[in-house]
Amino acid sequence: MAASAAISHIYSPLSTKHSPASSSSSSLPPPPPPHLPLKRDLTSSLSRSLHVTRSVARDVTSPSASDGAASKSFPKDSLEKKPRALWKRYIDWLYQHKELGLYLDVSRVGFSDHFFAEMRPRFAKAFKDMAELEKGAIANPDEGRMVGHYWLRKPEIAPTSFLRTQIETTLDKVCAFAEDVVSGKIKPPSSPEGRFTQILSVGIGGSALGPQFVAEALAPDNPPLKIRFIDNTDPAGIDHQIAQLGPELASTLVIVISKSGGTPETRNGLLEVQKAFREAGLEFAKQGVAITQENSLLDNTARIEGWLARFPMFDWVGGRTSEMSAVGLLPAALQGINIREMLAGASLMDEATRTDVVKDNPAALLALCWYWASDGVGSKDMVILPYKDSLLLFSRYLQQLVMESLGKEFDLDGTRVNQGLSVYGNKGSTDQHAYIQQLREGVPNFFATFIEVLRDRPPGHDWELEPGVTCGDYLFGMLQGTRSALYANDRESITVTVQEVNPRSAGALIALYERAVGIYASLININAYHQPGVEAGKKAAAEVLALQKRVLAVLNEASCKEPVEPLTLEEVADRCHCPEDIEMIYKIIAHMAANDRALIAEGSCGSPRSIKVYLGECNVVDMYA
Ligand SMILES: O=P(O)(O)OC[C@H]1O[C@](O)(CO)[C@@H](O)[C@@H]1O
Repeated sequence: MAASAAISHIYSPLSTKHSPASSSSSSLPPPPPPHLPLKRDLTSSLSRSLHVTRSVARDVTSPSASDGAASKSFPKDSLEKKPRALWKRYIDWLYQHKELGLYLDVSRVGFSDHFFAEMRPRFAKAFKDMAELEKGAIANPDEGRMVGHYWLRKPEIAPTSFLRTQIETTLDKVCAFAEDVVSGKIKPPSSPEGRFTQILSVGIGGSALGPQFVAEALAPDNPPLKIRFIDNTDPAGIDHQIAQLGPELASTLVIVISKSGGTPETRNGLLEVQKAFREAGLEFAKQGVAITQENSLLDNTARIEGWLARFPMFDWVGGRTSEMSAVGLLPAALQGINIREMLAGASLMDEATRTDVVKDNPAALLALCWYWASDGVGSKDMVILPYKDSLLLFSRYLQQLVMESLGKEFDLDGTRVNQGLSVYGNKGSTDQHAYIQQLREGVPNFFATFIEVLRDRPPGHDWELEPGVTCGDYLFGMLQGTRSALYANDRESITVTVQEVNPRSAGALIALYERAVGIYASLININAYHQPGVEAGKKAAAEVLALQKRVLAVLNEASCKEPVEPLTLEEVADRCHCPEDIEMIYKIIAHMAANDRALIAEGSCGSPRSIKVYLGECNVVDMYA
């Protein structure tokens, strides 16, 4: 109880995230200038029928608008359907990274030579922006931050020797700690196994999605430590994770991950886990690890309470690009995943995506396709279809990387643009029996990205389930068939191919999409590295909880009377001095009633006007004082 109370003081529920190095994330952009709609010019010198998309009448705000250039329009021609011409387009545009064994096929996206030529100046600017970013420019101007995730896999390019040392030291510390935990040198104090067997990772968003993707993609069948995640403030979900651990809680390493160190969901997960430890008679501090910014609330808590270890998150690494920091590397190393290979794969991809020749740069090619397919305004969704079970979580990982980065109200000049690119997907061929029907024949509001893995299973394990055909051949056939069927119906697609799913290719895929997002953000002139929109929901949630405390105080007072005075919703709202919040008060009371924390004296939640409510016992409010 004491430990929980101590932390409750350090963290305040739904506190705005505290970032030790910057407090500027809430700074608002200047008011937008009047919006001048520019009807997209769909007249084309190429006069063939235009049937790929609905006609686009949205504005296309050019990323170069800031330097005075006019908005561009790119007429869409029919997709090429002749097999020989398509084969030529395939060969002409095929990108291959020999060392990584990675291919990118953009032939089934119908951009024209004219479009490609028109985009060149924008790409020149994007490459310059990315080069400056890598050199340490303040690429996140709203938060006054550098953006340095590329340095994590090549510390020698970090802009100062101090940063380089920080990266190298942290990596060494991660490797050494993981080795000591796996070997049993660092052990839990009271586990019969004598070593850690489980990881419970507590974190959300960028502090969970990368580790979840990597665990699903790369963890061996019998990892030295198995991993589970608490990535929400859903009590039932948390209970489920803790219940699944059972007595193994005694041999569980709890890694609490939060860059800001103040995210409410993560704090709640931590408090719930600490309660479970107390109830099991275990000492949490001996099994707790924090990954967070130095001097954050979480860091201070872990230091004061003497947790087993603390690892830094750097100010210049964003949550959604933190997989190659301690955030992703520590859990991966503990599962026996070769993290240096992950870094090597990412580094090779970084190298390949630095070139300013668009055709030779796979990230630029992706950005080119995204721009073409979605008219540079997010008019179509990106559907990610990995044909490999282990890549199931790639689309969820990309959802945050792409949507939190690109989904912005204002561009870098303060013009309202409401940009973004929606991402969803699951895996093939599973999706074929779910929503591919709509993709093939329904609303043409998407472009697909197939992720193909050439190696079906480890060598020596394959067999033919019918003459000449393996199980993997079916998967291959499903991918190729779906790609063809979609294209035949004018649905564009990109295909990324890797030899196999391993630490190197996973690192490369992450780096590929990180760079594509950076380049695309530059093409559309937005800051990809902040997330001002997330704050609005958090602020509103904090207000709801503050209102709940007032409701509890009012109900408590009435419930302490002799006899108890049940109140109508109107009475509660009046006594809270916020009659305009009656709907929210109703929802608060309905939620409390469903959890036996408020009693309905009269009526039912289905007819709000009839409700009279009181608390089962008075003084409850003291708990919330
Ligand atoms: O690592 P933290 O600071 O707990 O934040 C978790 C996530 O929350 C967000 O800030 C959004 O609220 C993401 O950008 C981030 O990855």
